[in-house]
Amino acid sequence: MLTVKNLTFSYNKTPVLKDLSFTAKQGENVAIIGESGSGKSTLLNLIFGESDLNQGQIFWKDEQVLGPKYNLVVGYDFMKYVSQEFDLMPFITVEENIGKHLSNFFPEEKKERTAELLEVVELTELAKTKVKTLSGGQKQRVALARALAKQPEIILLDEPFSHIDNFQKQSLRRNVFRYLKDKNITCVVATHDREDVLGFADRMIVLYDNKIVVNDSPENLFKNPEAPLIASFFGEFNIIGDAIIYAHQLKMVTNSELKATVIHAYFKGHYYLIEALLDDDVVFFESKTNLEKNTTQYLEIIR
Ligand SMILES: Nc1ncnc2c1ncn2[C@@H]1O[C@H](COP(=O)(O)OP(=O)(O)OP(=O)(O)O)[C@@H](O)[C@H]1O
Repeated sequence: MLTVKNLTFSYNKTPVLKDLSFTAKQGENVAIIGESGSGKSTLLNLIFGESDLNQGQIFWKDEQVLGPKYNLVVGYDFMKYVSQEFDLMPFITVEENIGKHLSNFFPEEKKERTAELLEVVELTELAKTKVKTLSGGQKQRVALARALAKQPEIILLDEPFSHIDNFQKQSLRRNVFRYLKDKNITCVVATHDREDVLGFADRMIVLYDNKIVVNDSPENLFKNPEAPLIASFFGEFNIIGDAIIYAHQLKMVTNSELKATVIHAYFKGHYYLIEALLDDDVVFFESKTNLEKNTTQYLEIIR
């Protein structure tokens, strides 16, 4: 289990994280979300032991994770970190990068393991290609596979699919998160992308104003978002009265007290997102069909 206890950290005198405490069990997938600059990457760096805490402690099981002040070599065998900088070896091939830290005493095992990981990150066809010639997304996949090569007990992922095109992102994400679950590897993933969270994360930690504001399952947070910051992660929403109402919770009906005037319809694939004026406020709702500007629609809140 990962235990973060009262972690506090500043860059020079600027506080970034204040008194954070949470745990992640073996095999659990914990997503860290928050606005840009809220400290997600900083938190992963600290868990990895790249910087010294101002206060607090981090443990993996019984072992305390210590920063450079106490630890000459950053990092531990049980933990891997895929940061935004992939730090690959450009002049050797994809498979050589992935197998870099695997023992040459067991060549068959090394070969099998590398082949398995090439499949997880869907790079089998580029196994013999030199890394320097790869695209950003391909490099990101090599970095993921390399981090998994020695099967860590815990992996830290910073925006792990940010460079990967949508075409491959869905299957890659399923492969990687399924692999981590199958191998019971704890995963702490910092992300802006709700698709990295929904269906994969066991818990979602939201950072705001240097602190953890919530730590709960994505399902609970989706059903009861509590704050606009949380609702915005899941999709378009409105504040009606004091309540947070997602766009999909506003249903068009033949008559109601909520009378809205259409401003714009955005094509979203299987539906249109409608922007409308309700009294003097802009609201968003969903419609199966395109709606004309300035037409009137009656709305009902469904929960
Ligand atoms: N090396 C550094 N020195 C000084 N300040 C830093 C350093 N790295 C980050 N910061 C600051 O710390 C704060 C948190 O940055 P961090 O990169 O952890 O946020 P983030 O949530 O990961 O952002 P993003 O989602 O944009 O990646 C920001 O205000 C940033 O400017």
